Amino acid sequence: MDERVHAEVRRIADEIGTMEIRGAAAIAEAAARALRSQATDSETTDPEAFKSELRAAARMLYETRPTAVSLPNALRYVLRGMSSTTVEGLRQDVVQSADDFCARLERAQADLGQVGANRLRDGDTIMTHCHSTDVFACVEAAVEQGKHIEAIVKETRPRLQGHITAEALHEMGVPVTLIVDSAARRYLNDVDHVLVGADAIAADGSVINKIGTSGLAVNARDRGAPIMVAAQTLKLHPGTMTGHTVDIEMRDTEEIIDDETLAELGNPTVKNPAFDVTPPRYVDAIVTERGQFPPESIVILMRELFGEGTTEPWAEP
Ligand SMILES: O=P(O)(O)OC[C@H]1O[C@H](OP(=O)(O)O)[C@H](O)[C@@H]1O
Repeated sequence: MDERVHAEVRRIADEIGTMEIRGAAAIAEAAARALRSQATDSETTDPEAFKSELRAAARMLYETRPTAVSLPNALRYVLRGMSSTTVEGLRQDVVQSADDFCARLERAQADLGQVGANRLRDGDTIMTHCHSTDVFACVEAAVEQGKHIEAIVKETRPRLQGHITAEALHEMGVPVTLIVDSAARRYLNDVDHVLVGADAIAADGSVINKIGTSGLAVNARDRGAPIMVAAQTLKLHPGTMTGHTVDIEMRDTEEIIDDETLAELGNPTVKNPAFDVTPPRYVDAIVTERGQFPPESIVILMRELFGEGTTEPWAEP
């Protein structure tokens, strides 16, 4: 363990790893705040040592979960703000960029919500998977526009984030029907939009989201229900512009089955991928705070935002 890393950063890294803090946007915000704590509480008087501490903290956060690109995008945003030559100046830089980042995130989600809401009509029923705050922003804005929206919510095995979604939509005044994941196809005939979030969007318009999204999208296409992905630009994966692929996180099999039951079954191999990839041909629209895009043209927005690529400022020079 790197002793230079602040206890608060270690706590947040731990909570991201165990998914007490989860959801791509929430992870990014927590990581930015963690770097802020590292900066405000640093006791070093040497600017180079200060920067090195921040990089070490960022690396620890970066290594918690591999798929949601919002995490490295957040770390990059905050670390790139360090331009001063004194420790006090650097501290202010980090505080300022972490605060900017969190404010931008909140604004982006609100703006994205307006765009997504415009796609929803009064009386529409959506089907959703997992728990996404970007999806909530769209539904909430539609409800605020006076539209009546109903939702079919997939429970989302193995961690049942569908329960969080059901409760939050209910609190918004949206009538909810909760179904097991395998019942999705049966109810797609009653659905006007499939509306899901994203952990990463690749340059070719592929959507990386909670495991089960790609099957839902294929079934929705077959049933003629449009598939809308709510993803603020924080979810765009700059590395995919230069040929990198997105790592799919494999989680502990205990999320699916306990050891005792596993032994009773003769110890079969168990796989627990947290995410899957939905090819762009199954996606109708990616809704961002910069407007809605057909998946094939998202790369244009990525080039505008990231140029031709990015570096990893948490790596030691
Ligand atoms: O940023 P927001 O829209 O809140 O969430 C986006 C995505 O993050 C979640 O991942 P996990 O539950 O952390 O594995 C889900 O896959 C969800 O669709």
